[in-house]
Amino acid sequence: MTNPRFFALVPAAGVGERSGAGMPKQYVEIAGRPMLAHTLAALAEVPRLAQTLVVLSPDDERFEAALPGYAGWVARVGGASRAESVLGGLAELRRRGAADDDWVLVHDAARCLLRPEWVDALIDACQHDAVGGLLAQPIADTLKAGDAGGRVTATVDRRDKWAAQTPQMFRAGLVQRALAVLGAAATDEASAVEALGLAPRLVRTSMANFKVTWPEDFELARRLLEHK
Ligand SMILES: Nc1ccn([C@@H]2O[C@H](COP(=O)(O)OP(=O)(O)OP(=O)(O)O)[C@@H](O)[C@H]2O)c(=O)n1
Ligand SMILES: C[C@](O)(CO)[C@H](O)COP(=O)(O)O
Repeated sequence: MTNPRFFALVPAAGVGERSGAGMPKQYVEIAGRPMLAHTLAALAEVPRLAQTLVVLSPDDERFEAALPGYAGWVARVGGASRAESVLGGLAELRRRGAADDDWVLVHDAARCLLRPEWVDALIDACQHDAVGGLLAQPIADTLKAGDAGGRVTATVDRRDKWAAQTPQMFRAGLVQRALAVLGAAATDEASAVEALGLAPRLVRTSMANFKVTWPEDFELARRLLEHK
């Protein structure tokens, strides 16, 4: 039997509505280049990754101008939700030869602070695991539930709570089956795998691996990227 390979899959087909950027946030310039270029540069520094597949929207007209000469795999197979974009990317990876047992590391284009050593730590922690796992950060703040009017409805016990990040690393066959079952309701790969009764491994990482989501996040990302 050959050793399983490691593939990265980067969903980059979102519109970035919450960012208020007026364009898909993955193309917003931060510290001199588009957010997506930072993300892909970090993945390119992980020698164990056999290939990285970028998943774009079928309507994307920005990629080639934003990342001229990009030599990795690109597919315009994004869908209406993140889960559908990841499923489109998984099908494309299978078409390009990824086997059931190969590992797929799904990483948000919007987590542009990614560091290669965090990806290596995830692979080291999960490559002999039966299920797979994800980067995550234990919740350090007191956790509140709120209502539509912005008032607290409860204080939630934070002791066993983690904030899920990406990459999330699962076998291609398993994660494809899991996402097909849970569909668009899956906000990450781990939740789809959990719905099959499995327990992904939590691999502790830094809060610096945050997802650029809100308008103010661009400035924070810029500062961190300029002082890497
Ligand atoms: N239909 C979608 C929605 C999201 N994503 C990707 O999934 C990642 C995480 O999603 P999020 O941060 O929510 O991005 P957007 O969906 O673009 O943002 P918003 O929800 O504010 O519109 C991003 O890299 C985004 O491009 C995707 O590939 N396809
Ligand atoms: C996958 C993820 O980044 C883990 O925290 C997150 O669930 C993506 O959520 P979004 O709704 O696409 O912002």
